[in-house]
Amino acid sequence: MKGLFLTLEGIDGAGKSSHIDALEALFTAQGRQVTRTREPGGTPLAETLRALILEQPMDPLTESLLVFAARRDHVVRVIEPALARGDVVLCDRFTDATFAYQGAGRGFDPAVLSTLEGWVQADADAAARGLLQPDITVWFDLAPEIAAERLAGARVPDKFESQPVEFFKRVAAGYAARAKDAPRFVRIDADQSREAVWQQIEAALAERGLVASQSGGAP
Ligand SMILES: Nc1ncnc2c1ncn2[C@@H]1O[C@H](COP(=O)(O)OP(=O)(O)O)[C@@H](O)[C@H]1O
Ligand SMILES: Cc1cn([C@H]2C[C@H](O)[C@@H](COP(=O)(O)OP(=O)(O)O)O2)c(=O)[nH]c1=O
Repeated sequence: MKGLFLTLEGIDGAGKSSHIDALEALFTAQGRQVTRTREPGGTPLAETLRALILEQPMDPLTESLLVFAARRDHVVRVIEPALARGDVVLCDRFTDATFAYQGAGRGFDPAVLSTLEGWVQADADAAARGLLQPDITVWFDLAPEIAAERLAGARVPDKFESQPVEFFKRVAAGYAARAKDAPRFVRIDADQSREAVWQQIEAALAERGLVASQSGGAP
């Protein structure tokens, strides 16, 4: 069976993590092997880099280089082998987050990010197959003010989560701009109950023939 690369995106507090268990269960119930992973992270080296990225202040080029270094290790060691086995790869964030956070949020040059993307997501067959990209990106769209309310008191904020709401407005605009150009994006209106958010996700996957309809329960 052909592998499926599914990514989850959105600003912090939009509700991604709350739906990963249910997504895994949904694909498992269809008989699929699921590799569940996240960025930055997903390998021992990339998790080490994650801690630096989320805890240390650094300039945006350093941050972008570390994010893409972590991504390269993750792509080579985890994502590509899982897709080659035919797994569903459920990845909490990928390169869209870099364009949204480092690009739109921190104002870093998107042309440099595109160059890094070209290096990191290419393999020996890239000329024939193109760059590795998600097959589908579930984008949780939520107003930054509401996301901040949901996060308040929910967990200790990391370097990004403690940014002001203006930062997240730029990040949200960055996601919206990327979604506009990419049919792989599925926009989820995240300003709804968990049940209603889950129904949107399930309907979008069923519409694309990725799962049978009405097959899973709400998280
Ligand atoms: N639909 C929802 N309505 C209200 N609160 C939600 C909803 N979805 C998630 N939450 C809560 O909002 C907070 C952030 O959700 P989370 O899934 O951790 O977001 P993310 O992974 O996108 O940062 C958590 O406390 C979670 O319980
Ligand atoms: C993948 C990626 C994440 N990030 C940021 C977004 C998030 O604030 C943070 C970690 O994401 P996430 O795993 O969603 O955080 P949490 O575990 O707290 O839910 O890293 C970037 O800035 N650039 C990137 O390329």
